[in-house]
Amino acid sequence: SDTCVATYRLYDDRADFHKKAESIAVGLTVGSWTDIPETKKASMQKHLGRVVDVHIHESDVPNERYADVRIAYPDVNFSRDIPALLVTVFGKLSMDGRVKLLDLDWSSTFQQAFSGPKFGIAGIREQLGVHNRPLLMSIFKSVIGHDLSALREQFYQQALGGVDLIKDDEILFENPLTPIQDRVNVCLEAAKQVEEETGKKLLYAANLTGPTFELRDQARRAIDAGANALLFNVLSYGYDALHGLASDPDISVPIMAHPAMAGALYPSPHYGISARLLLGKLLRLAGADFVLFPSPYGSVTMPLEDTQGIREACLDTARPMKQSFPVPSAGIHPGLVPLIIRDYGIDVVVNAGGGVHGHPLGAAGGGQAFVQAIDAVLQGISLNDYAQHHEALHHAIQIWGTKE
Ligand SMILES: CCCC(=O)/C(O)=C/OP(=O)(O)O
Ligand SMILES: [Mg+2]
Repeated sequence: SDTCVATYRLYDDRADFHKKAESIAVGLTVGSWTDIPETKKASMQKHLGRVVDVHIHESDVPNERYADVRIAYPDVNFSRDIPALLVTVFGKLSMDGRVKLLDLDWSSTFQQAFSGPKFGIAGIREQLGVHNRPLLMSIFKSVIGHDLSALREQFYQQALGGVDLIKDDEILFENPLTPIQDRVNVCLEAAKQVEEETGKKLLYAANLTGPTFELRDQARRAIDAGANALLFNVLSYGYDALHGLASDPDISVPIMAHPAMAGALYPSPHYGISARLLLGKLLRLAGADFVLFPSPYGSVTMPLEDTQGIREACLDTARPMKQSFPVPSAGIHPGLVPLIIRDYGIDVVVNAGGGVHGHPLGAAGGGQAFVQAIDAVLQGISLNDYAQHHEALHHAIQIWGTKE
């Protein structure tokens, strides 16, 4: 019968890992096999968790040993939604000592309940008319306390720089000065103005916030005002909130998943959930068109190996759903573009706030510097050489240097 196979890493200096695995498989499914009357055992069999395998390792930390354990949970035990899946495989267990959930391999039956990203990489590229290069996104900085005209001007300057997307910072919530429908209205007016001047299309990801049970109406309000993308702080709401938005036919715009709060879950080797599963597989399953995560070389960093796990999960063609755009973020400046393209290829969004607004020629200059850096890398020209004849990039390198 269909199952979801969970991979855990269990740490224990003395435990019998085989016994521990067995107790998890039974404890998180039928409770306790020995207490079940013989007459009931046959009917309970289909609910019984099963240990698939146990691989024991000596850790490179002295006197620490761990085991990678795979356990199969029958689909019949949980409903076709992410909360049920997570509580089944890592509800109580997440609080039971040093155990980290590394991966979930759910059944195709379970997968059928999810349509994944509505647009995906191909759909977003189609919308923007941008192919064969990374996308470029800038972030409002700062964003709190500004009125509509200030946000409009900041948006306009970012758009002049040639970015493909502009996003709210994730800390912008509903407020009397710039309610989402008004913010969308003025920013898309500015976008139209820039498109008339430069021919450049762009998406504006307005931050969808407010009480969970009002999100759908809030999203529709933003879309009625012209929103063509939404930013969403998924982990503070939950995967199912994202799934509800992404699977709603009336919410007909790409959704960008911000990783806010993820640092409470993925960094520890001994606890939590792997970055690949937390920010890659589960966000794509829930319907994120874009997945933001800390890059390995910015201001807030994530190990390259973890970011590559997220990227693989976003792009995995074995999964029957559209791909999510990986968006390595935080502390990104034009000098890092060679590393980003080296590590993530061109199906990536180069995303920057300070690296755009901190440019001596302003946000427009910052955007231009990134456009020039991307052009240089795709032409195989070093940034320093390209900067000889490209002023915006020259200024960026003067301030932030390059890593090639
Ligand atoms: C990982 C998320 C990064 C983020 O939210 C953000 O605002 C980055 O801004 P900069 O570091 O590029 O200024
Ligand atoms: Mg931010």
